Amino acid sequence: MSVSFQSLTKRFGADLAIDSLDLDIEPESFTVFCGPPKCGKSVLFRLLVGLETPDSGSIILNGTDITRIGPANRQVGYVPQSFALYPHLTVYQNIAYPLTLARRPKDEIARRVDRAAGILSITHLLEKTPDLLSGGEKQRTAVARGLLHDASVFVLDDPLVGLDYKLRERLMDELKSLQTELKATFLYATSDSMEALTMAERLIVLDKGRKVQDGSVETVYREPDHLRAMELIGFPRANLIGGRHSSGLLEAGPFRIPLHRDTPGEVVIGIRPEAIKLGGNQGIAASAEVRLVEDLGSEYVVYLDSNGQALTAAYPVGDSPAPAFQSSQGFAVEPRDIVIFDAGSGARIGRGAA
Ligand SMILES: Nc1ncnc2c1ncn2[C@@H]1O[C@H](COP(=O)(O)OP(=O)(O)OP(=O)(O)O)[C@@H](O)[C@H]1O
Repeated sequence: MSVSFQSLTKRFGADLAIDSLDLDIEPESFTVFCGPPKCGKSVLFRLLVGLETPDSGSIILNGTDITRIGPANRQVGYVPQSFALYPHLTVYQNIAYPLTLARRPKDEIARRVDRAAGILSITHLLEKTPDLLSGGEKQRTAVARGLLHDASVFVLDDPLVGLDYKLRERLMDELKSLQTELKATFLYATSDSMEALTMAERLIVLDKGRKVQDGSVETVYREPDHLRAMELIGFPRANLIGGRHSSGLLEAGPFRIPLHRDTPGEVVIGIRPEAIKLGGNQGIAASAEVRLVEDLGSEYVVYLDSNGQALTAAYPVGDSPAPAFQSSQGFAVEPRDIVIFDAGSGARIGRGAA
């Protein structure tokens, strides 16, 4: 099923939670939404599920306007960010709930609950009540329940937040396979860069209720259109440094960048950790003290202090040995690897060089 949001707007008092959002989502696709806290992810999902009513605009599901249809008749599967399990029901009954409501045959319910419980590794908990579960087990029960709706559109609001890394990694794979198998349309919100990069076929970056970038993971990573896209996507996180541009010179932290631009103003520059070349001399050069070196197995992450400005550099293990703690290091950044954003709007202005 396709999903379209047309000029969708939702206010809470004077706050614009969703601001004139236009978006068309293809059937059977996996779209990831990410953004800083309070960017509007949960409100957007609640609007789609029918738990909030928009102030204006429409929501179209497979060509049908569902904006005024109640949640029970929308057939959108939902894993909410904060979930509540029915305390008097077992894990089995909690997971089965949407299918029991839909009066599905008992053997079908049993088959589908077993499958969902297997994916989420909670088969051994099926007869327990929620008071006997850990927080992570409750969360996995809620995810299983959300996936058991009779629906072709599923909305998952940060479903893996807080789970341990190994489990998250496995569940990311399982959710992707399930989406392909169900031939369903998945809308998935996450605040985690790794999840966004791993799972998204299409990545939508939201900021203050607006869509500030929409594209493939590759595009959002390489060509961030907005400060938020650069800030949120990528690990280790990009270096973001506030600065000012006037009279053809941009000054930000240790960087002085000649810039042919007429309008002076406040800017933020973004530099990916891998663009800081330790020992390099191509481009804009400076020096820094090494504060910490982390060996992540495949890469070194080096935390630097350049004249009071904290910087993170990263490079593959094997390229050159890790620098010594507290040593002084020269480094360089190619101007084209410096992305410049307007500090007020967050919009991209350009790069340090064409
Ligand atoms: N019921 C409500 N009443 C008033 N304001 C609300 C309500 N629900 C959401 N908001 C506001 O709408 C904005 C968007 O909230 P939303 O919950 O969608 O953020 P989010 O992107 O999901 O953030 P997080 O990742 O922190 O959950 C926030 O400013 C929030 O305070």
